[in-house]
Amino acid sequence: MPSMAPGGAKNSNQSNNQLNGKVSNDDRRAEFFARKHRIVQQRKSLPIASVEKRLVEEVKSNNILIIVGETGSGKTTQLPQFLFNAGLCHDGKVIGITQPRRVAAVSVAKRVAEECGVQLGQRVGYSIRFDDTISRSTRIKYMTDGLLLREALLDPYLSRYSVIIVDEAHERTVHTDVLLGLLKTVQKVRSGPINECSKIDRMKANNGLLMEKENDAQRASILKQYRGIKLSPLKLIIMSASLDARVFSEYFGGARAVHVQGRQFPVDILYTHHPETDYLDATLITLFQIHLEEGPGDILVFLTGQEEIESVERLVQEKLRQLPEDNQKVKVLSIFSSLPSEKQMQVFMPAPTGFRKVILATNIAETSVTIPGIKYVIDPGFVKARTYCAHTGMESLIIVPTSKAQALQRSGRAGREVPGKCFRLYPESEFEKLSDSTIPEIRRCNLSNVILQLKALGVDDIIGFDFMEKPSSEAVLKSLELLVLLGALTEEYKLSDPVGHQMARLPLEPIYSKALILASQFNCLEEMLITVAMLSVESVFYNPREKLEEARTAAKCFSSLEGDHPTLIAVYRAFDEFLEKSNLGNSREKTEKNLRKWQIRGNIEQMGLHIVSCGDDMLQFRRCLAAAFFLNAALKQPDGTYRVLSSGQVVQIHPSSVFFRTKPDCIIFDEFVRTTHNYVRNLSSLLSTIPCKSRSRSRIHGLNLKDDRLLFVWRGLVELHSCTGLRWTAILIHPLGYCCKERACESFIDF
Ligand SMILES: Nc1ncnc2c1ncn2[C@@H]1O[C@H](COP(=O)(O)OP(=O)(O)OP(=O)(O)O)[C@@H](O)[C@H]1O
Repeated sequence: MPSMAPGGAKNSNQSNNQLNGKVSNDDRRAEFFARKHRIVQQRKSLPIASVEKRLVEEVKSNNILIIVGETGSGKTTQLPQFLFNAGLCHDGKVIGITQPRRVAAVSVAKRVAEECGVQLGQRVGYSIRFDDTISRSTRIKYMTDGLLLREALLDPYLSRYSVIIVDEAHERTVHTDVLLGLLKTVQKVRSGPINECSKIDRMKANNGLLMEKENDAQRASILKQYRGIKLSPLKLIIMSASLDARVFSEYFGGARAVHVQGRQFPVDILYTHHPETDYLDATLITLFQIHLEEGPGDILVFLTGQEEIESVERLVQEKLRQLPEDNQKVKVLSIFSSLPSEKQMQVFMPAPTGFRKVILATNIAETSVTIPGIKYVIDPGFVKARTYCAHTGMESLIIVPTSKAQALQRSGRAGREVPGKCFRLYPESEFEKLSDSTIPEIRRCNLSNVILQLKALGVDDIIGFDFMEKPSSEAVLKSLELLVLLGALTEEYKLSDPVGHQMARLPLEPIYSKALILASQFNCLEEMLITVAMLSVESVFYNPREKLEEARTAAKCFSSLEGDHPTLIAVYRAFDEFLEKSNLGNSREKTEKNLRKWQIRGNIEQMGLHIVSCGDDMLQFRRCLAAAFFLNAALKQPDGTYRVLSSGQVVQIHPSSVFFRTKPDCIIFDEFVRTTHNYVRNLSSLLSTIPCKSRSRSRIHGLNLKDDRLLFVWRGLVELHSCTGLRWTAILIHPLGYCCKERACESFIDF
């Protein structure tokens, strides 16, 4: 095995020389060949390299294969190359590798392209939502699991793929779980010669996949797409360093599992003697201990979210300033999901010469990625996990201890280029108490998006779908109910035409898709496009702590009395105008928000919806918001908190909202965040009260009984009835406004 210097040190020289403009062509060429040579040597020394032939044989002789190999053994980067070299891309077929996270798909694709000596987008590329580097010649394609699911809508047999590798399957994201169920069926359908009849019969036998399309135009076009095509068998590979091979093997009918032994470099695991009372404090102490006492090498710290990262960053900078100048050479970088992707990618760049890189990351850097230079990992042992309460329909993020699998993945980010150390900030006895794996996301998230996609794929019986782990029937029913209320499904839970089909085509949460579709009727699609694009990227407001007042004053210039959504539109328009005035029009497409807007716009235009602007008529826009987000309506309580009408949940306005102080009577929100309080974020005020009209009972869709309250949900309307004594009160949310009405209890019967 060749001995290697830490990648960071060598690369740093390179980048600094480049910055100084001192690199001659000869130097550049020499550096290029040296790097190429290093990569070749590095690849040869990976544990997986010695079993290449055996692995290829296993893949050739098994249609489903489970591969477990230690972190850094070379699964993600090498296996697709082995299979490509073994001819598994003949006939122009593609090897697809799914990752749970965008950052992994992008960074690994870049690395593999470099290893293959090709330009990204040629033989090797990636495809993630809103970003794609795929060309006709791409044969090794890294993508997110969610993206492959969307591809299945247009190509249900995934006919362009010869192999699909589901990487990091232990993460059990909801997309991975659904994908596994889908791939199981697709694989059965594709194994053996296929003609149209047998194809349909096979589908009938397998989950009823695609059956719903038998009568519709989409099915006809799908069948046309496959006419005359003989689909070859699909190879399916499930991979991870930390999955329970037995569970996966059982799910795939006793599929073969193989183990790739060994790792390239050892990682020392260190624990604390006692539990830490304040893990952020312990993180800082450990970080500076490493910095001052350990040898060179970059440090990766796992924290739970953006706020925590920003506050630790501030404290690190403060402490650094107190150190002697020689010890101040630390470059602090962060990576979390709402950070713009260019910023995320900065962590993969080498630190300036002589500097130590400290990366503060959420769990998006936990699996798959190799961050060059990392020698030390600090793992406080916590993660922010999604939870879903089917009862209230509210999703939130809470901080919980990691699982053993997550701890293993975190330590595996070290020891990839040189031996490493992982500092777990809890005692070893605590590690033993951790659960082996994380609870699958499908058991703890809102399923409406996934159900909509499954319905669009023709899976009628959601409860009966062959999930690896079934979601709770309460969560399925709640999501079905939401989709019916949004008009995506009929009362019989069939995909509605055209709304359901249109919503399924948009790569967005159903409620956003519905808002866009409605906006074309409210003549404000331009404004809704801006809003949805702005909400689907990181916050446009940057509030560095040291300039908080300045940032607040600047934000006030845009704030609208009508709400956060109109405020976002004002910011976007001002930015657009600024670019126009400064003759930067051409660079406009480059901003991420614009990119999202134009990408969603593309989908919208394909549907034939009219993109019209309501100009400054925000009333029309707010009406449209009310029509789409009616389930997220909340009413002010005497104590200044709000009660969500559809769930009864008590919430508060998030401090980032323009309504934090003014507090209108009735609001529509689009995000529920649980931190120290139950907050709602991104709000608009509802209109003034309107006269209440009586409604016929037949339109009642749902009924909840809660304490003294009766809640009725109509399609697009919410009514809350509180019964006190002999009177009940109804609150009606309608695009025109909201109203309260009191009646005597007896009249309720006739309602
Ligand atoms: N961007 C990179 N820069 C430097 N080395 C890299 C890079 N990507 C991968 N490597 C090298 O290739 C090795 C194998 O990486 P790979 O991602 O294939 O491993 P893996 O088995 O899939 O790990 P994991 O289970 O953690 O995803 C790494 O340990 C590292 O030595």
